[in-house]
Formats: sequence, structure tokens, C-alpha cells
Amino acid sequence: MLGEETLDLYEVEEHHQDLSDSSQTKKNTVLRSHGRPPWYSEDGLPLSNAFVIGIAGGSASGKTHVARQIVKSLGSVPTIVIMSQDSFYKRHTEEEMKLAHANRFDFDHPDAIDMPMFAACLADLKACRQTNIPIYSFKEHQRLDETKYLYGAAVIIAEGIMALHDPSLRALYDLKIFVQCDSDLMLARRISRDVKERGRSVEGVLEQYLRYVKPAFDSFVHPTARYADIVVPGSDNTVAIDLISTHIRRQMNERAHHFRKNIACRPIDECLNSVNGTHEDSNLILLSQTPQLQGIYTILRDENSSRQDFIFFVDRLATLLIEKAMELLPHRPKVVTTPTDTQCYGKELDIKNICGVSILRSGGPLEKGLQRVLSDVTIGSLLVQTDGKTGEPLLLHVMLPKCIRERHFAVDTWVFLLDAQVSTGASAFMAIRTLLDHGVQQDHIVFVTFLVARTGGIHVIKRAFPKVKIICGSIDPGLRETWIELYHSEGEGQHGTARKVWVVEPGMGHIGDRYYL
Ligand SMILES: Nc1ncnc2c1ncn2[C@@H]1O[C@H](COP(=O)(O)OP(=O)(O)O)[C@@H](O)[C@H]1O
Ligand SMILES: Nc1ccn([C@@H]2O[C@H](COP(=O)(O)O)[C@@H](O)[C@H]2O)c(=O)n1
Repeated sequence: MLGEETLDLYEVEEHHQDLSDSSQTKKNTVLRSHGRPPWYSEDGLPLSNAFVIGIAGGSASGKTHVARQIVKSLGSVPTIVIMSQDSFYKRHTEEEMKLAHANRFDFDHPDAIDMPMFAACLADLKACRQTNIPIYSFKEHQRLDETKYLYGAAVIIAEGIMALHDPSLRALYDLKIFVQCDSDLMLARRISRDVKERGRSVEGVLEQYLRYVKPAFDSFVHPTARYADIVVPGSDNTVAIDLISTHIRRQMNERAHHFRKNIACRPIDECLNSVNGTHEDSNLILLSQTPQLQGIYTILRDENSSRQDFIFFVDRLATLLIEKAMELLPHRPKVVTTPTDTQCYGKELDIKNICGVSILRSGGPLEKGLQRVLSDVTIGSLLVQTDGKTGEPLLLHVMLPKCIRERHFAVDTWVFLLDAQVSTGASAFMAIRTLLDHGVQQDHIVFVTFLVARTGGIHVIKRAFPKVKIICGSIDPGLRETWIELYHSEGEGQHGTARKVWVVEPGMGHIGDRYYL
């Protein structure tokens, strides 16, 4: 099984990922965005690719600056990634590194950059799949061993001197920009930047500039301006950036998808038979409704149960649910010798990787059950919240185990997806889509939950993802939309805001709050 490591992809409030800083010397810009709204249809299929902008121009013309200004100007637009072509310089031999340190290596020829890899990573990210991009050090003149995991961008800005050079790259862009800058200004900026940030001397920068940078600009970079939709000046470019941002915002609005409204319009009759709480079907697996199980649910539903009892019985129920989920995993025969020196024919798990992913924060109460059954399991998390304005779910935070972050592992990984209940199903839907984007196979996803609302989004999940197995302990009849008052202290006194929420009935109330508060 694979390692423990998990990676925080998104800061909850900082969705802009700036990867142009491959020299690791610049500070990341702190920008906020709203998170990612649904990128898929109610049939579960990806609907809109990320919007991709390619920015080319000479070295130090201001490509990164333009990219950052666009991000700033877009403000509240969903998750944005700046992907720099600098990260894709090829790995160098010892000999090439020596030449590089002596300013005798041509980094400005298109062959210095791994174009197919850049195009492949960009294509994955554009198509909503995860990617792991290389990290390059300008100080060491070398690609580092570690990579950077990326997923979930709604807008991607790809920038680099050769960003418009390759036809396979140009085909990926929705908008192509060339930054046109005076050569004196580019040289002055490059000297200043390379000395400050890339550990170079003035003489070295000048030598490299005259030998390689300037000739390559004339032969390979400048000619690509003809492919640009917009040529932006390398300084005093605020008007151009405003126009570009307006265009992107319009494009994003046109792509906006009203997922929640559409799932509400879907007929549910055909699914009710299989969600009627009286029998199991192959996908929705209900724990056997024994008196013992009903006893547990009675304690959990009772608003007068102590918090201690609530936690104890949630943990017990979580273990029962996970044990049920374990029945779905393939096993193979295994022969052991017992202490009485007898051969015994048994079974062992026949899987490569398994991990848990909990949908925060209500999935948390199921984690203990998972850890009891699989003591060394890695558990990642996803944070999905409802946008107060649109009512759409937003993907705010992705922290997935390593065995999912890399596609070639993900295809062989079983995932126990954990959430306390399925009401409208919007969060579960987004979480399943996220796992599929990573290459996890649908029939390797087991969704484990305490409660399912019979008239809620379960039917949409079953229809869109027919191979995902759902294990639950109860199917509750009611789902009601209601307003709740949220109190928070700000300045003097308490302020209340009302928020619409869906309540499962009879349900157990807010399971996460009752468990953690
Ligand atoms: N419009 C601008 N106004 C002022 N300074 C700028 C502008 N564009 C770029 N710079 C400065 O020039 C230097 C190089 O810009 P950068 O965006 O890193 O270039 P590139 O990414 O094209 O190599 C940086 O120090 C940056 O702050
Ligand atoms: N080891 C390296 C690799 C590349 N360069 C120079 O970087 C320039 C491209 O980066 P920009 O951010 O300026 O677009 C390019 O002109 C290479 O000469 C380098 O100096 N050392």
C-alpha cells in the first residue's frame, strides 16, 4: 500500500495557485476566490473544460505580471492556476549543468523545453483531470525530484517565452495573448530580476542575453505574436488587462451551469423503488434492520441523548457500516499454518491500494470506524460548501491521499468515501466526480453514510454513477428545506444571518455538530 503523505492543494481562502515561482524565490500573491462550482452535468459527465489562456512574450516582458494582474482583476472568479513553462525545462546532464553555470547553454531554443509534457499536463488540467507538474530551479539549473500536484482549476493561465510556439499548445488555448515589450526594458528588467532572484551576475546575464536570449527572441519568440488574439503592452497595460478580464468573466458566466436547479427538476419516480428502505439493491446497500441497529438509531435520533452517548454510538455505527463496506472488497484464497501445525485455507484482501476520503466536516465521524477496521489507512478530505448566493455546491479544499493524486495509482485504488448523510446529494455528487477525475474507477468507490433521504439526491447519484456502491444504515422518508439562523460576533454584540438548509426527517440533526461541538 502507498504512503501516508497527503497534500493540501487549496487554502480554503486562497484558491489562486501560483506556479510561476519555480525558482522558489518570489512570494506567492495572496488572492481569494470562491472555489469551484459544478463542472459536470446532472448525468455526472464533465460539462465544461477549464478556460485556458496562453501568454507568450520575451523574457522579462511582463508575462507573469500580466497573468497576476488578470487574476487580481478577476477577483471572485473560481479557482485559477498560473502554470509557467519555466517549470518544464528538460532535466539536464551534469555536462549541461556545467555549461549552464558558464552561460554556455541555450535555454532559449524551443528544444530546451519539454513541450509534449507541458501540453500533456495542460490538457489534463483543462479536461478537469489532476496533473503533477515538474519543479525547476533556476539557481541549480535543474529540474528537482519533487513535483507539484494540481487539480480543480476553472481558469488556467499558461505563460512562457514559447507558450505560443507549438501548435499542440495553441490548440489548447481559449485566448492567446502576446506581451510586446521594448527590448531595452526587457534587458533592464531581466538584469534586475536575475541578479535578485535567480542568483546571477550582471556580466553573466549580459553574456547569456547577447549569445542566446536576443537571437532566440528574434527567431522563435517574436514571430509567434502573429498567433495572438490580443497583443498587450509590456508596461502601462491596465486597460488591456481590464478588457481581458471582462472577456474571461463573460466566458465564465456563459459556462455557468445550474446544477442544483437541474437535479431538482429530475423525475425521481423510477428510482424510488430502489430507495424505498425495504430492500437492498446492488448499489444501495442498507444494513440489516435488526433490533440492535434500530436501538442504536433510536439513541442517535434522540435530541436528549448525551453527547458522550452520541459519540459512542456514532463510532459503533461507523464500525458496523465500514465492516459492511469491507464485504465489497475482493479477497483471494490464502493458506496459513495454525499453532496446532494444521494448514488452514482462508482469505486475504486482494487489492493494491485502499484509502478513505471524508467530505468535511460531517464525514469526520465515520473516520474512526474506518481506522478501527483498517488501522493503517490513509484518509484524505474534500471540503464542499454551498454558495450563499447561487445555492450551488463549491469545491473549496482538496486534500487527497498520494494513492489518488497520481493517476497510475488511482486506477488501482479503492476509496471509501465518507459523509454523514445524503440529502440533496450535491456534495456527494461533487466528491464522486472529483474521484473519477483522478482516475479512480467507479466500481472502486464505496460511499459510506449513516442516513440517506429517500426523496433526496440519492436517485441522481445512482443514475449518474451506477457502479458506485452506497452503504447506509437508514433510509429516512423526509427532506425539507428550511431557514436556519447563524450567529457570529463581530464588533459589538452578536449578528445573525439566515441560511437555507436541507433537513433530513426524522434524521439525527446536524451529525457533525453533535459529534464535534
Ligand atoms: N507592467 C509592468 N509595470 C511595471 N513593472 C513590470 C510590469 N511588467 C513586469 N514588470 C516587472 O518586470 C520584471 C519582469 O516581469 P515578469 O512578469 O516576471 O516577466 P516575464 O514573466 O515575462 O519573464 C518583474 O520585476 C516585474 O515586476
Ligand atoms: N536554467 C535556466 C533556464 C532558463 N533561463 C532563462 O529563463 C528565461 C525564461 O524565463 P522568463 O521567466 O524570463 O520567461 C529564458 O530566456 C532563459 O534564458 C535561465 O536563465 N536559466
